[in-house]
Amino acid sequence: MENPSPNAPESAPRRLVDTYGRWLHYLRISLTDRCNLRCIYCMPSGGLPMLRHEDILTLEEQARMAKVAVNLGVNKIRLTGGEPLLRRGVATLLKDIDRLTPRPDLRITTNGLLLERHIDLLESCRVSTLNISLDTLRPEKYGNITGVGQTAGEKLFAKVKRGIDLALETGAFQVKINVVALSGINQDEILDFARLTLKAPLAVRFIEYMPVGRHKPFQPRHFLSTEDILAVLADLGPFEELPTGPGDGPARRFKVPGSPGELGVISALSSHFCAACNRLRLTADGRLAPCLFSEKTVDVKAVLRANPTDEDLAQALLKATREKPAKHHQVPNQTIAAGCPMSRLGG
Ligand SMILES: Nc1nc2c(ncn2[C@@H]2O[C@H](COP(=O)(O)OP(=O)(O)OP(=O)(O)O)[C@@H](O)[C@H]2O)c(=O)[nH]1
Ligand SMILES: C[S@@+](CC[C@H](N)C(=O)[O-])C[C@H]1O[C@@H](n2cnc3c(N)ncnc32)[C@H](O)[C@@H]1O
Ligand code: SF4
Ligand code: SF4
Repeated sequence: MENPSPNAPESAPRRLVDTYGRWLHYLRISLTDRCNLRCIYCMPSGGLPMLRHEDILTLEEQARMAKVAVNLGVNKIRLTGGEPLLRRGVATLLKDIDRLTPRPDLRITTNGLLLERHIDLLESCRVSTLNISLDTLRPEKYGNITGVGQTAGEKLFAKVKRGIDLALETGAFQVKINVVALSGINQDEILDFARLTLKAPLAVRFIEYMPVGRHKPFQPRHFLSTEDILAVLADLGPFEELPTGPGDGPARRFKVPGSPGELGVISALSSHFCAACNRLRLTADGRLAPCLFSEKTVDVKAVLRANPTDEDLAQALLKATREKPAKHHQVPNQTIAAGCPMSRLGG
């Protein structure tokens, strides 16, 4: 679909179509850079310098961006972070997005620690999918991976587990478990994670570790490629690949015949899925990132704070769309990470 020229009649629907003909209809909003964990691949152990309160978009600004994006054809919105459920007043934003017309598919990516507290809210706002990040099934390891130490880790692991069980019990959500696959850290748990799909209706997705955020040197020795992951999964027995549709996420999907759940691999680096990219990102500090690895962003916060019309904001979204690269140029063996910290960007 082509973008109409600026002189097109007001009624002509505009879409975010980039220079390479990709329709961007998926907006990921990072609600906050705050987090209650310090995952080893995401943050330094002491955490990152926090954004100043006034530099983080307000919930009203985030809701307005969601509305303008939906008017430009965005039909899928994911709330992420930092930890999105830590954002004070998150209920207001969820309700505002739930009331949008046309209503986008609303999803959230969370570390699961606050799921118990928020599950009713997420259900009442018709969140369709909960992506829950969990990198180990061993309580004694959780604290090391998430940087909270072993004693706290065991308690927090139990909390995440209760959150996942509750999410499944409600039956209201698609539940996806995101596992960053790391050599020497959780490679030995890949099969245990995969076996969860034999018992429960959830998707377990193994994600390649990515060099994102200059604050955190990339450790190539921990990188596991999709090929490595699939080689481990071969011990599970036969599984079949499932088709993916145009609106689906970046995961290649698999299923052990007869099992209630499914497996996924997200080959963010080794065999990227940029040709089918459909997403824009709004960072916690109000920048539109054309790509996960973008160095160049569009400062929409400045626009939001200059008494803009909706058209001004639409123009910022269109500008970010025009600046979207064809693909990323990261390779698994480099140590330098690019772009904005994951916790501001939202993954
Ligand atoms: N390189 C790259 N990696 C991505 C992109 N989107 C997601 N990922 C990676 O895949 C992980 C999982 O993404 P999620 O936040 O669960 O969302 P998703 O895969 O878009 O979600 P679904 O629509 O539910 O499949 C992210 O944390 C990133 O590590 C992308 O556009 N580019
Ligand atoms: C930045 S977190 C934000 C949401 C929430 N705090 C969580 O962890 O689900 C979003 C996703 O990014 C992933 N992530 C963070 N750093 C990553 C990295 N360097 N490589 C690959 N995935 C990463 C996390 O595992 C998580 O699934
Ligand atoms: S991956 Fe998510 S939970 Fe872990 S430190 Fe980053 S933002 Fe926090
Ligand atoms: S790396 Fe950039 S272009 Fe490629 S899929 Fe991710 S966001 Fe899209």
